[in-house]
Amino acid sequence: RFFPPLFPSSRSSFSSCHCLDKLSGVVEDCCCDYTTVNSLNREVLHPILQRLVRTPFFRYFKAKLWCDCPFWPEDGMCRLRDCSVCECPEGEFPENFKGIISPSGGRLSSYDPVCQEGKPQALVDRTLDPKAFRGWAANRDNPWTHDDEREEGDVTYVNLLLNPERFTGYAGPSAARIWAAIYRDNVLAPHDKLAPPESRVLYKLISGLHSSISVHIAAESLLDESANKWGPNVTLLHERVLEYEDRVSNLYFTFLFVLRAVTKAADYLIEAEYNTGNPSDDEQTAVLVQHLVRNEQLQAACPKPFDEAKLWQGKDGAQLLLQLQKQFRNISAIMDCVGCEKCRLWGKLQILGLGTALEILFSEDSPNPPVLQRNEVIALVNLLNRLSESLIYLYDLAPLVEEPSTFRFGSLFRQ
Ligand SMILES: Cc1cc2nc3c(=O)[nH]c(=O)nc-3n(C[C@H](O)[C@H](O)[C@H](O)COP(=O)(O)OP(=O)(O)OC[C@H]3O[C@@H](n4cnc5c(N)ncnc54)[C@H](O)[C@@H]3O)c2cc1C
Repeated sequence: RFFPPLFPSSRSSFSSCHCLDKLSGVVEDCCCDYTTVNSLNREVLHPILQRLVRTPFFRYFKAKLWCDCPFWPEDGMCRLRDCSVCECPEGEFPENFKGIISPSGGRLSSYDPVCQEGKPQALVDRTLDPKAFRGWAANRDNPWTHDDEREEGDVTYVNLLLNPERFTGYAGPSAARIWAAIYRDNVLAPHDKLAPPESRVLYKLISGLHSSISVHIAAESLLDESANKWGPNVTLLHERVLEYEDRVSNLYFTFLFVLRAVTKAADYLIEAEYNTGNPSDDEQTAVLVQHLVRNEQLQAACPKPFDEAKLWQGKDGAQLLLQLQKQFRNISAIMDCVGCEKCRLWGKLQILGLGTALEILFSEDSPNPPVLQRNEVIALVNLLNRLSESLIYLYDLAPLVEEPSTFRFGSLFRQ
């Protein structure tokens, strides 16, 4: 069954500078302006995040990748090579990631991006993980997520560096059905004037994540399949993201929301152990985390990227919280219906990252600092990196989009 397009987004008008004016102010519902976000991201946050996600601790993500859709029979729409992931050689993991030390000692020594199956972009190691790190919460429920990764059977460790989020060819009715189910059944329409602000936040987070996924598809697209030529597809970027002012601003919103969650959890993240069995790597990880969450430039320019204290003022707050948690758990479960393994991997990671941010910022009963699971922290930081990358791609690729009239997309981001 094919679902028709969702509610229309507001297209920016090329002949007017109205959207430029809007996007040059403070990001809607946030506390920082576009100019500050752009420069902070490029000069400070992006370089730290890029290093952080390459560390042994942050480059492995635990997920169940088989397709077991609880809502409808998945029709396996993705048959392209680039949809799938392949397995890593045994022994790639640090000993602390698993219960049994591998013959090689389990160290992440020299990093060899050569896949067993000759697919460097898609390595997966299926080693199980019966142990949690010391000091990290295990088997704790996050009310925002449908977390099946705690059941250890069929759990896969994925080297994220070898499985970049990019074009996979996943499209058509299967992909449309996922997005339609997410928006139609699980988030309120953005133009619903009666919607509480907390519901609008949920919509914006999903829309911002959707923009980020589209930006990554556009930034690394398969331009010529026969020649296996990859590169940016600026037309796709324009048609899916740049043309829509709200999709761009929702991306900024999502970035600031997740950034606020990361900095709010600063004490916890600084105290946590980043133990992979290689002291120098682990020390570097801890230093980078400290640089990220206690960053002086960030604190000076944008001390509170998002102000969650302004929310939850209505009298039905407790009921609304339960409703939004249920909706988000549903979205999390829908990720099992994504008919493309690599898209499912990044979908699961990023929804877990958003669920973690929501728990940090919205769950009143959450202890302060919150108690997080290792996989949640890995998802949170990798999500922030994806969003940060998307802002960079937008800024860099927008000038390449042909000018439809007098409007220059590049100027949106060059402030
Ligand atoms: C979880 C998930 C992960 C995916 N990961 C990948 C991937 O890694 N690589 C890949 O190639 N494909 C991926 N896909 C598929 C990709 O997102 C698109 O569905 C596909 O490329 C087809 O795009 P489309 O132009 O039909 O519009 P879609 O992106 O499918 O959008 C569907 C509808 O949603 C609305 N919409 C679009 N963007 C927004 C927004 N930002 N905010 C609000 N509404 C919006 C529009 O009405 C649009 O018609 C993924 C899909 C899902 C569900």
